[in-house]
Amino acid sequence: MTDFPLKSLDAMSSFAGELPLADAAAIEAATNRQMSLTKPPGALGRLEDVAIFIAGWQGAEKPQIDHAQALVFAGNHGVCAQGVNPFPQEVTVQMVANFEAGGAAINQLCKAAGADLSVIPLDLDTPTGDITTGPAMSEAETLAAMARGWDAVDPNAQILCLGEMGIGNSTIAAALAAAAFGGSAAKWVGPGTGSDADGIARKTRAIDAALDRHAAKLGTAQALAALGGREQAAICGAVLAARAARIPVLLDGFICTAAVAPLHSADPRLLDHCLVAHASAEPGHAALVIGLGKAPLLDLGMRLGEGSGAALALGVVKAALACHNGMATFAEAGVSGG
Ligand SMILES: O=C(O)c1ccc[n+]([C@@H]2O[C@H](COP(=O)([O-])O)[C@@H](O)[C@H]2O)c1
Ligand SMILES: Cc1cc2nc[nH]c2cc1C
Repeated sequence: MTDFPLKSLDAMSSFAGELPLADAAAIEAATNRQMSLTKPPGALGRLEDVAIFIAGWQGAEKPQIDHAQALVFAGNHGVCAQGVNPFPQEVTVQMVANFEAGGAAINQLCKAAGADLSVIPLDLDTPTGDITTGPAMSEAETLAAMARGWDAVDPNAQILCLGEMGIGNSTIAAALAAAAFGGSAAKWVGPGTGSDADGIARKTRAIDAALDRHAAKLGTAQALAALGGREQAAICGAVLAARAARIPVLLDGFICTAAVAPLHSADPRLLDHCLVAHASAEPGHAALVIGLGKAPLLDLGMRLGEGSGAALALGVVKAALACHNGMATFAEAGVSGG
């Protein structure tokens, strides 16, 4: 990639106007092709929309996915001091080792879907600040983490799957969702990896305390530094890099979609090239995707993270393109009525 271009978080808003748009001619050609294929118009449902969406971002009537990239960013969070996580924080580094050894769900799902997986641990020995008592990160740290995400994107990838790993992340995600779309913690909190009622009560208190402390940053891109984490910032950087290279993005579940909420606050157009891969079982996800104006592709009751839903949805996207590119038209097949 080129060098990460942003010098401040506030610069995200004006950056939105500088980024490439989907190719209107490719969208029109792909839409016409869909109408000519041997099926009743619309009968492939969202597979048709997905094929046209990928055509627009790739700028091709018949888009291809021979090279899918999957990136999983990992980070640790100071808010774990508030007892918000049922699993201990060392699980983050242990799961990174598991990803590197090929033993996690995301390894199997990337293999099944044909995605090249990279795992990027971000200063796991130095958790970010506790959001209940101060900002998670300085602006400079946030921009540095965004640059890590930006640099990780292969400009030759034809689609990008994004995911995260970070104990405490369901608290961070709820805080970012509340910052972008309003409401108190109760609207966004959930069990994460399996918090019980007492754990959820501690999370709710921590999120409300953080929202109160960082009230001036709510609804702005600055919420990323105040309430986010390095992996959330890296996901934002990767989303921007993908956009600069016109690579369509599959966002994983609750935590990955909450990670990009500060981009939505800066300018919703920054997410035009992103699809939400699946509906997480985490209860706040439904309101989050409504806020983002997106509709998840899959709903399988998953709540793992790691990019697992994004890798799974890649299979659906590939199937959509197989139909779009490989089906005969009515004229070619001699089928009446087209
Ligand atoms: O993204 C989701 O939909 C999702 C829902 C629940 C849990 N997770 C994963 O669980 C971790 C965060 O959970 P917790 O309980 O430690 O806040 C983090 O590593 C995420 O990848 C992810
Ligand atoms: C084991 C485990 C695996 C995970 N993968 C993503 N988040 C996770 C959290 C835990 C606890």
